Amino acid sequence: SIGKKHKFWESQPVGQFKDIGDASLAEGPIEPPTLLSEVKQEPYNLPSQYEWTTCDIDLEETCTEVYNLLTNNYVEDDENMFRFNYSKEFLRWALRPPGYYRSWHIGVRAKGSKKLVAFITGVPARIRVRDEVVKMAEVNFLCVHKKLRSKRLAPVLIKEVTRRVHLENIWQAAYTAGVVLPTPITTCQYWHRSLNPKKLIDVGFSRLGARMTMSRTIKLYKLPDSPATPGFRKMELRDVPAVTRLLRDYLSQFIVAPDFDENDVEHWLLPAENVVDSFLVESQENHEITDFCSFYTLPSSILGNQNYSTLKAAYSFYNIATKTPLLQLMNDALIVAKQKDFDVFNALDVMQNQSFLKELKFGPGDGQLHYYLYNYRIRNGIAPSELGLVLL
Ligand SMILES: CCCCCCCCCCCCCC(=O)CSCCNC(=O)CCNC(=O)[C@H](O)C(C)(C)COP(=O)(O)OP(=O)(O)OC[C@H]1O[C@@H](n2cnc3c(N)ncnc32)[C@H](O)[C@@H]1OP(=O)(O)O
Ligand SMILES: CN(C)Cc1n[nH]c2ccc(-c3ccc(F)cc3OCCn3ccnc3)cc12
Repeated sequence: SIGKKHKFWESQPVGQFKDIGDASLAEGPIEPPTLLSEVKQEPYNLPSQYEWTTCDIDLEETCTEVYNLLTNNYVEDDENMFRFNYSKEFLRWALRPPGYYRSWHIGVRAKGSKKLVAFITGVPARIRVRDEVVKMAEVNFLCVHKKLRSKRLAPVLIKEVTRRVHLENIWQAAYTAGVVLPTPITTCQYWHRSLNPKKLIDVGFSRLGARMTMSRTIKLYKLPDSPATPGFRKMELRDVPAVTRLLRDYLSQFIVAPDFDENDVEHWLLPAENVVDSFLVESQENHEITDFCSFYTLPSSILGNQNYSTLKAAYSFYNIATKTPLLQLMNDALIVAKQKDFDVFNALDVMQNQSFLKELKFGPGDGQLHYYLYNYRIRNGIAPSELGLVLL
């Protein structure tokens, strides 16, 4: 109807633009939980030629279908030059954390061809908001095939994942998007640190600076061959208890942050080839673990370039500096990312990242990433530096 800019989102229990600044609205859940018997038992209606499917990503062929749908139809940059290319092993990691529900890996197939044409996922997470730890779903990988866009399929996918999350007695969610929706709890800038400037310029990701030559640019971004910090090493299984303690302490300073336990740390932060890398600093004298850094592997397909098909990107994940200066720790992260042949190292301006971005020669990206909570109001929102949550 008239004046409704977000017909779907204005019907949802999310902060509404019209409510911004209304101090009378309490922080916390917007709607109370309903009785499980009152949750809609059957799936939402799809247009008649489509059907719901649960995607069992442990099955090689199903994981391949999901991979192919996302590879061809998922998020592109504003200039449609790059598209995220999450790998199959990354998807298995992202979608099977401790306590995951297979029923939250939701697909839509065309009835005739059985082709997978849409997807949306949730994974369970405990998210602390100030002093409250809330069971939430982290919703991600919302994707509708390019040929089925602008048919209002997304609201149906969102309502269906909401219904399935409700069936597990969970009433809140966290998600991010590059688009503005009602209503961000914070808006982050993303930054890029060139590791392979020649390739980044060749593919149009970066441009040669004014009064800069290629050789001068290569020199500008050159890094040492190995990390500077004594005791800097790869994280191992035996480090999980110490890293968990370090991480829980560190994240307690932020208003919104995951409430990770040892099982979560083992899943999300133990190194997994081509998925996630994590390093720590073990003090030489007392073998205490004093610092930690991590990044995940998310390549982007390069659309329409003769010489290159993939941009190898590392994304800053969780970093903790208690003894080593954060600047030095992150420079060591850049060094190991370059050693692993990444082309670029990306970071959001969340947590304490703003303290190293410019000094380590990150350049600002061309867009923003907005963070959202579903059915949970945070009065006035928060600053990116008050946010301790990184979603994949
Ligand atoms: C208690 C549990 C709760 C769980 C649920 C929590 C909430 C989870 C929410 C999901 C979180 C996902 C997080 C995530 O995955 C990370 S953000 C990445 C989303 N995916 C992509 O960008 C891939 C490429 N694009 C597409 O596949 C389509 O364009 C999509 C599917 C994005 C929209 O398909 P479409 O064919 O282009 O559009 P219609 O079907 O005609 O629908 C239009 C309506 O969709 C609203 N829309 C557009 N983009 C959105 C987005 N990224 N989030 C939420 N809503 C989005 C839009 O505002 C409009 O609603 P409005 O009229 O009210 O404005
Ligand atoms: C977070 N997760 C939900 C995926 C997701 N969805 N929507 C997005 C919009 C921006 C970023 C993002 C986050 C950090 C970053 F350093 C660069 C980014 O996008 C660059 C532009 N781009 C898009 C595709 N290829 C390149 C991620 C996402």
